[in-house]
Amino acid sequence: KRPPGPYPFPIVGNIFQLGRNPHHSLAKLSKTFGPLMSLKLGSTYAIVVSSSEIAKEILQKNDSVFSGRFNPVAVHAHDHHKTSVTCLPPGNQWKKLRKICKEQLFSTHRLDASQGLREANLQKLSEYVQKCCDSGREVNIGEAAFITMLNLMSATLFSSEFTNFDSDTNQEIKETFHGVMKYVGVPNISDFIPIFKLIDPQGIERKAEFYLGKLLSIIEDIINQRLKSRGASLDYQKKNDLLETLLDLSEGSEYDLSTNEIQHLLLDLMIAGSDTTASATEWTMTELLLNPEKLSKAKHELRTVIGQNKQIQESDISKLPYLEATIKEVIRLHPPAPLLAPHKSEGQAQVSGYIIPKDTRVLINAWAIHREPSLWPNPNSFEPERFLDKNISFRGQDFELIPFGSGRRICPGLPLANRMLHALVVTLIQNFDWKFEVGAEGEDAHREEEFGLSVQKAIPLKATPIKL
Ligand code: HEM
Repeated sequence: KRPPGPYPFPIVGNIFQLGRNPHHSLAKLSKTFGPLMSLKLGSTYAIVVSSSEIAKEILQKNDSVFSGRFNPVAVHAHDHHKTSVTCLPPGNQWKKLRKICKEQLFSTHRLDASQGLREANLQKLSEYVQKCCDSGREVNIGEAAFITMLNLMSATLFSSEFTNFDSDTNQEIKETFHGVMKYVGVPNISDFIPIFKLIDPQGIERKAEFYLGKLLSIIEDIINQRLKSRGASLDYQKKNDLLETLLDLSEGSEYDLSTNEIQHLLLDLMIAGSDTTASATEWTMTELLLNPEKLSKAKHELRTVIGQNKQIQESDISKLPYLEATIKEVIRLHPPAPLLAPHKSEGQAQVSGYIIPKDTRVLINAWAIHREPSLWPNPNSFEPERFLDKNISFRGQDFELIPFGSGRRICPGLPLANRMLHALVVTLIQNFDWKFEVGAEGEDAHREEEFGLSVQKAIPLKATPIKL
């Protein structure tokens, strides 16, 4: 007995019912077919989960069965899927990489040590906004957040800066990243009907090969340079970044980590971390600019707790409950990965009275769960206050709020994402007011989404900073 679902068309199944924003279309379909729904996506069988109870059954009770991955063909480029922590099945190699992420890369101690590397990049963002403010220039907030995120990530990983604001010199890096995001995230007919893999009709596999190859070679150069510096002198001064940690681990530790694994892990972290966090920043600024009274409350809290012109320390975040509530509310409404990343059942399981066979693609519709009226009164309105008297976190224990997933596959970068996201938003609001006009398109147009590797705003957010 399988869960109910819409009738599948021959060959394509329900592919065309996914629409431009699959999280919206699937939420609508689940109103008819229920919170556990069957779909046929080309030749693969899929289930869609749209309630917090069933998400808990899958990600907690049956965590080990459902912790497989359904990988798009695009990540087969350069055999990335054979080494990537994001793509590997939940075997020993994946467990080793997860353990390294948890214990070595994203521990509180390690992130505290690399905090200074991130502070310098936030200062650059502040200077850029100041320059725009002095000349009355508009800021493309999504673009500025993306550049800063690339730099926060490259600082944390390699102590280097990938790109900067006003020059075109590093345009190539930005284009390479956008290329990877686009071709790994875009719907590919070969993912649903495998016979198409042979001809790659959309050219996605060829493009993914090109862009992933470029990024891998940039990372390879950085690793080689570091290995050279480490070998060059006995009094080599170790850096506080994650690459240094990984290279230390590769030299005779319990982890048995190869340079190839380091290269693909760094690629994964850059891809998984930059776009998601930048998109969350742009959505936060959008909601704050559309809701000026909430922006005033957040600024008032910052003035009172931190003061003006004083750079925030990451340890200050927990002293800013209104800002924390604001960010929770933003990623409730706009989870950057609304369907998480596709899971796969590694064996047969029983869920909510239905039999789910091995090799089923599992889509968890976090977006639908986050807007479920029985869990969230006025689900579509932006109300950070709803979190002030509730002890709900997004760390995977509360299934009504799962923007980072839950269980074994929960986002390992959550502690870093949390720090960077809060610090970025503070940098943008602490010392500036913003002039923003909704325009003829109206408020709702500013909340329109575009599905991809992470959900972007359909209309980029542009506003002019004004000195306080
Ligand atoms: C606001 C920012 C972010 C959001 C919303 C987010 C969300 C997610 C989600 C939903 C997943 C899939 C969970 C699942 O399969 O159930 C994921 C996986 C992952 N994330 Fe994040 N993420 C963010 C930032 C980051 C950062 C900063 C990093 C690293 C620096 C990172 C690294 C990863 C990796 C490596 C995986 C794959 C884990 C695995 O498959 O075992 N993420 N993230």
